[in-house]
Amino acid sequence: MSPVPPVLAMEQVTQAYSHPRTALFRAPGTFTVLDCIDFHVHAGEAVGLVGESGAGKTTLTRILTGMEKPQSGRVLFEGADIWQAGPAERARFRRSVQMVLQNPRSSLDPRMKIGTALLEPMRSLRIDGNHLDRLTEVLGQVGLDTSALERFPHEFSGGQLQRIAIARALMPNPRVLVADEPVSALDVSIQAQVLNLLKDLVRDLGLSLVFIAHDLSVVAYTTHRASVIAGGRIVETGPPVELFTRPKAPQTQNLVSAVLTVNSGLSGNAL
Ligand SMILES: Nc1ncnc2c1ncn2[C@@H]1O[C@H](COP(=O)(O)OP(=O)(O)OP(=O)(O)O)[C@@H](O)[C@H]1O
Repeated sequence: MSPVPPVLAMEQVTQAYSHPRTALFRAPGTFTVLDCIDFHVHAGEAVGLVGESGAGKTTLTRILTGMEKPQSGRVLFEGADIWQAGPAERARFRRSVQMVLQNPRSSLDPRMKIGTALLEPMRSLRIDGNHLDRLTEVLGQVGLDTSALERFPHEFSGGQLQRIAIARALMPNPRVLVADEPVSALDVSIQAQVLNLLKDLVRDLGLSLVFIAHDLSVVAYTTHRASVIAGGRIVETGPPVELFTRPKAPQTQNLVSAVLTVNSGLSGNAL
């Protein structure tokens, strides 16, 4: 029997731009943002991708979710290349891989009631039917009730809005959630609630989670396995506890000391 392929993967992905977006006065030349990247997530697995600003995390996310085509390499959904897929397979990929973004205030339209916002993916993905039962189900999965449906985004706290953004991502019944810095815009006091919700969804629904962040501690808390990206390359992969306790690559060591510095700063303030 052949082994089950990862639900979502990239193989040998390279992406280069003519010059970095930030370099206003630099002469044009090729700038490699991702360099021969292999990355995958299995069904029911939570995988982290951690790296400093500019490491290539957003570019990798855009390619993994099919928003951007890589210059070379392949993106595979259930073992099939998404850029070679026919319309039906492509539609299944688009339904099955959903994103949660950093800032729920900017990802939800302030003029749109929550009920309408939650139905938006069903409309854009052309999933027909009466979705009332689904609305009740996903709100329950994120710990909210149906009274949210008639309200507007400004009536909710940041943590509740991120729950709503997660509910919206769950509406099409995806297999994979790709969460790009999902707690970095939230108060520290409510970050753990959203991290726990993501962990519960992986455990209870068998979802796969790709968790992208610059903070190794939140990735370690949420995932089974994590990769460190730096300068467009994966420099280390392993169980998060290993990365924390025995970081090998210098870039991983920097991420560990960044966490330690923040924590000692916080405890210093508390004294
Ligand atoms: N479309 C583009 N054209 C040119 N350069 C780009 C483009 N997209 C990204 N870059 C550059 O590629 C590098 C990696 O960017 P990317 O946004 O993927 O990193 P990141 O790890 O997500 O950083 P951050 O955490 O700050 O968002 C940066 O130097 C960025 O300026």
